[in-house]
Amino acid sequence: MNIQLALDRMTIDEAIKMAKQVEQYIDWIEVGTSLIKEYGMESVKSLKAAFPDKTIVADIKTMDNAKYEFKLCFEAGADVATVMGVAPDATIQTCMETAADYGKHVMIDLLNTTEKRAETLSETYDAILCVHVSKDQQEIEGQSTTSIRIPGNLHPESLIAAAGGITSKTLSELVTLKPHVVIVGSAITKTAHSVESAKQMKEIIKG
Ligand SMILES: O=C(CO)[C@H](O)[C@H](O)COP(=O)(O)O
Repeated sequence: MNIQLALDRMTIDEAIKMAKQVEQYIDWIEVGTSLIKEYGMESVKSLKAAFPDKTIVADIKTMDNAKYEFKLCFEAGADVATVMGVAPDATIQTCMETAADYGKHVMIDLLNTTEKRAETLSETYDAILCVHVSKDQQEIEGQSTTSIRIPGNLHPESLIAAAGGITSKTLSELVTLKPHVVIVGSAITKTAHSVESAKQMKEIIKG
């Protein structure tokens, strides 16, 4: 199981500083959608330059224009880039092909997909599938990590990621579902105790 540190709503320098502090407790680094929107591919390039040995995930959340957006991510140094599961099949297929051209990987964000769509995606694509409770669902609808459910109908060999307001309290329950990646942002980056929080999470996933 891997911890993916999600870096959002901060500057590139703050993101690098944060990741350096908790580097030993995390496995993958996510250049969050907010960083990509605010700073563009410079954010991906800078994080890869600062952490050449970490898996860098560009959370670009592609919906269209797949080849262009995925090329940008991989040429900037991303190892994984994200596409929305609700995107057209042509878009997801193009993401898969572009990733294959670069020897890189795709994460499909299942936000707002139906169980049927998630099942089809898991059967069709060799990608990481991310079950996700969004920021707005957390903040406006009051949903939390406990709403994270891995649909039982996914292909048994699919690699699963889970994201959305994960805390050390809810992580203990989540690890029993054995995801390949747990994506943690605010519980590490928006607390005064980032190092302790990351260390505790690493201990939880080690069991
Ligand atoms: O994709 C995201 C937002 O769309 C975040 O990466 C994800 O939600 C993790 O961050 P947090 O733990 O703060 O919810």
